[in-house]
Amino acid sequence: MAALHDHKPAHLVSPLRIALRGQTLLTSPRYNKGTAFPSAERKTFGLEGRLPYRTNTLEEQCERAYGQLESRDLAIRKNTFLQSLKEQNLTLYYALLARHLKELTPIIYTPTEAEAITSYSQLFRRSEGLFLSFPDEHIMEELFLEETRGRDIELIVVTDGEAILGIGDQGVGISTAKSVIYTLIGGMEPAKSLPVVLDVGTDNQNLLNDPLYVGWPKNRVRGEGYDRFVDKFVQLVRKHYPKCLLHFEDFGVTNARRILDRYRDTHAVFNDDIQGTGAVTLACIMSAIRISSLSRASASSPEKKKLSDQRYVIFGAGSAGLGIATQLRDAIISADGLSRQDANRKFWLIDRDGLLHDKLKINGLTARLQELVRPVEENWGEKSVSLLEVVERMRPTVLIGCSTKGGAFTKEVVEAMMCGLDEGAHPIILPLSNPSRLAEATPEDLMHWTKGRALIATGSPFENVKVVVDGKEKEIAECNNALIYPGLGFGAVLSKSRSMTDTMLIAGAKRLAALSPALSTAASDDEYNGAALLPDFVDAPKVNFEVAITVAEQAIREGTASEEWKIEEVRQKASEKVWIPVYPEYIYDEQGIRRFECYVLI
Ligand SMILES: NC(=O)C1=CN([C@@H]2O[C@H](COP(=O)(O)OP(=O)(O)OC[C@H]3O[C@@H](n4cnc5c(N)ncnc54)[C@H](O)[C@@H]3O)[C@@H](O)[C@H]2O)C=CC1
Ligand SMILES: CC(=O)C(=O)O
Ligand SMILES: [Mg+2]
Repeated sequence: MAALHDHKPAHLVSPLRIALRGQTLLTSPRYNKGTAFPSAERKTFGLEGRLPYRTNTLEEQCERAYGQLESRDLAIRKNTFLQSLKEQNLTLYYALLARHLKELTPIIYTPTEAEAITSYSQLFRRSEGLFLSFPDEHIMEELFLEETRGRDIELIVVTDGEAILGIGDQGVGISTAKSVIYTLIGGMEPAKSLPVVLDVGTDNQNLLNDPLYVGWPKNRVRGEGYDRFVDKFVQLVRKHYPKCLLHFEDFGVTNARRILDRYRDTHAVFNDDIQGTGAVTLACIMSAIRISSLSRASASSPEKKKLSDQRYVIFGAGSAGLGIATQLRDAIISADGLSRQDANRKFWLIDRDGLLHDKLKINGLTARLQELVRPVEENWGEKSVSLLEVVERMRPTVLIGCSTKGGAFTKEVVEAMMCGLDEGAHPIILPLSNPSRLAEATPEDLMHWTKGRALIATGSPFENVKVVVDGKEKEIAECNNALIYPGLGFGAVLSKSRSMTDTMLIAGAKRLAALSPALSTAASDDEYNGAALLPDFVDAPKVNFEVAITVAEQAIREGTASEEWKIEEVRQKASEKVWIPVYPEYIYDEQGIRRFECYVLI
């Protein structure tokens, strides 16, 4: 694996003191090396005779594990194989993933994770992380301390499972993939991060009817009881780990934004579906605008290079849709100097009941959504307005899907979008819903319908598309928050930032946009050469490392960081903190038997 930097990560600088021996050591995923235990350690830790004779390198172990993985035909079988490897040997698990990053990320993350989550109770073998169930509210602190005792927790990824990907309420059927991606791509030390499920029940009737369902089999707690439960958890984190980053994932649309707004001024909280998706989409659109401004059609109108020159139609006004709109709106205000009201006017948001417009009676609109509702002067009448009607009338330059409605961007919609654009212009189309089957359109169809002109990025990975018109292969970028949240989070953790500010998010998004291949390769051309709008996932660790540095520098600059480093020190500090999957040397800690941290198994 190529080194990211010149400095030795902190966990490899000196040998690790270990108090486990024999079978206990071999069954501890965190410390187990399997056949890679060298003979001296086998002797010291009572492993001779418990392992076959030959010592393997980590490289050899990866080769063997990859062979075993390849013998599984279906993606879901590969997923369960990797899950069981993780339960045996954490270093080998991460080393294997890192060596085959692009191939295996879709196995542990979207799209395959959706299948694994749906079958969570059927596939259940061993739990990971902390489950805080509603009936145990009175002992929440004890459970939390039991799980975290002796650990220096820097990151918590928490979910209540109400809106997992686009597959809805999955109760406790989570995957811990978001935490894995933090380590794999962001370099977070696994022992310092903790996945948490807040089990407040489920409204998924299939799960409630399933005797094998492993969560609390009651309808979701809502209202005051829910808020109290979440608050108790957040206050526990603040009390015991005041500098820990609290990452919220896949909360339902009625809770996600509310919770973020409630805590973001007092603690470092981050909602990935809102802010991570907003940041990656901003980066993607910055890159796409730059490309479209290079095209001949817009060469005579340089003003088209700005975010504020675009008309944005966002289909799906949930956590992601609103997060994208507010992130783009804030970037328009800061980059192009528009007022908040003028910037809000660049967006047309569409949900189940059609366009959000002033005359439509919509219950429970939050203030943030309210300001994005189209004003009465636009004369949409009293009725529900469809995506097609909005596209025909408003002639968007950017069309974004985060609706969970697979296939919603039909040929008719896309052709209507093309009709509204200047001759030769590049429509920017982002079907972001996950998993793949829920994408609002496939890249292949979009390329076909737009005669190869569309600038596309998707939420889940898709194959590149060869365009018949110009014979060029167009690379399809993955506009997934995983391309940026590990760097945003690592940057906040690195600088021990007291909050995750909008300016930190924008700084991270700009850094990501600057690293996009489409920009570096097209900068000198006058035509788009088909390069991807965002960096390839193969480069995700390098890219996120750069994002992390930018975010930490920004935190220091604006005074939210607790670390008092000079800006020039950040890169080296980041290099030292990155965790990489390599076995450290072990020495036996005879006294350690008394020290709790040596027992902690993750
Ligand atoms: N690419 C990425 O990085 C990300 C993608 N997503 C994807 O975006 C989708 C939405 O995620 P969230 O916003 O977190 O969920 P959400 O549940 O908060 O929002 C979904 C919204 O779509 C609306 N909707 C559902 N059916 C619709 C229809 N037929 N027409 C119009 N609107 C409809 C819902 O009313 C809701 O407001 C999911 O598929 C998710 O996987 C979410 C976060 C990040
Ligand atoms: C990527 C992600 O966070 C989602 O689909 O929910
Ligand atoms: Mg999510």
